[in-house]
Amino acid sequence: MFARTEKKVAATPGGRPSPGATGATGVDAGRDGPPGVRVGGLSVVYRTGAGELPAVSGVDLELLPGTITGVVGESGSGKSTLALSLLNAVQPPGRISSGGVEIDGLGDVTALRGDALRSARGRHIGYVFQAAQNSLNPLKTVGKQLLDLGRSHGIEDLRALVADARDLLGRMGMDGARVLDSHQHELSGGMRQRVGIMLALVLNAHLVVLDEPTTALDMITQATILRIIREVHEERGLTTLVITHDLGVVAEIADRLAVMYGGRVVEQGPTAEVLGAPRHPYTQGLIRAIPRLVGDIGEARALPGRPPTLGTVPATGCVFRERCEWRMDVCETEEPPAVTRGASVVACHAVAARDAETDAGAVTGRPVNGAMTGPANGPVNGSVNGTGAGVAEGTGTGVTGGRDAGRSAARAAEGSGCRSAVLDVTDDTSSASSMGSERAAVPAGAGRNGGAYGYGEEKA
Ligand SMILES: Nc1ncnc2c1ncn2[C@@H]1O[C@H](COP(=O)(O)OP(=O)(O)OP(=O)(O)O)[C@@H](O)[C@H]1O
Repeated sequence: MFARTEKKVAATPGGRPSPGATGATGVDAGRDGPPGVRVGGLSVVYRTGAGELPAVSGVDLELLPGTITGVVGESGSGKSTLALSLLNAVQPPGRISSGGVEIDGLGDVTALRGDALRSARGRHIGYVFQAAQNSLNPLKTVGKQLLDLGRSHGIEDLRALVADARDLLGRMGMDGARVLDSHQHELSGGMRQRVGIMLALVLNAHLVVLDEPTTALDMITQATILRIIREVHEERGLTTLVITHDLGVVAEIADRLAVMYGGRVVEQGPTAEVLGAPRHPYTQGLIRAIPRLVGDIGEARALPGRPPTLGTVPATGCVFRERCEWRMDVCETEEPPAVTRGASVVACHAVAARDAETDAGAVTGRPVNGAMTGPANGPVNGSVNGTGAGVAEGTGTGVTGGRDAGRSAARAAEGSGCRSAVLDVTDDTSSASSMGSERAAVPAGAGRNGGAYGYGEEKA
């Protein structure tokens, strides 16, 4: 993958001390290192004509200090709502209805208000919102907006801030000085996207939330940006959350992966494990929907059906059952349990049944029938009635696995055919990924170290 900095450097590229000490910005970051984040029982509802409906339901997710966690899922699965919750930035008609987000050094951010919340955002939690390329103020230069940001967070050394911003922009392939002198309309969408990433990183926050950081970018620029994000993540000792539709992005960058569906986390674990040996039928479906770099592009099989909307998420039982080949009777009525196997957690009745059977087989020594390697393998021991399947309330926290755990993710992804994918999975097989087929034109093996992308770092 990327050439990685093994040791954290003592100073940021712009000469500002790394976080954890009092920086040139003059504010003590007050942290010893990257923070851990624990999302516990988080539910978020939006008020609609039909009442308050859940967009995120009972999500448990831990971001381990110093790791990059990717969150993937189809449109509407609740990824952005989850990201906003980490900043306590869910706006009406939405509200966090239960649960919390505990961030080391900050406490439960969902309880923060006023100045404490303003200071946390930007300074402790850097973020790039979706469509960041449209969020700049059209009336001010980027540099002026940078200074406003610095002043609003009490940064003392604004020169160092500007130097750091220039450096970050330079590393992302732009003329930093020129960009800082530019207004939004003088920059392309991709340039604005990179400005958004710079603004998320420049305050030296230790927790960074990036919502679709590379959607507006061409493939080559995307590779560059992912490399920069990874480098800065390591140099500055960050804990990073990346929200994306693109399995290729998480394969490239994330140590750990959470898969969302219908407001639940249905599978989570080390990226290599989740992509290399997906257990939840939804994760398997997403991976199967990706066109391969080699072989018949028609092998990609779109998931049948569509993801639920706020109004169609089932109130009881498994939210994925309508699209699932492993559906069982219990999926109609009960939330699937979170099943931990190794470092991964899966919420699925069928997987739980299968695991229980395997365990029983291990105890009694009796063989276990029919490995559940995928929906195509059919029911497990007749316990699956073939009419539906499982997803559950996202439970399962504290999954272990250090920052190296995901380094082989790209290789694992490659093994599973996950070269790249935009997860707008619909009945329309051709929609599995136009980007994917574009990438598929690149010769196999052109990726770096078996990376998820078919383009080389040297081009980035
Ligand atoms: N302001 C809002 N008012 C009402 N419903 C909303 C609002 N924002 C989001 N939703 C609904 O909440 C659900 C989750 O949306 P969210 O944007 O979090 O999903 P997502 O996975 O990030 O989707 P995308 O990838 O398209 O951004 C969706 O059904 C969406 O329609």
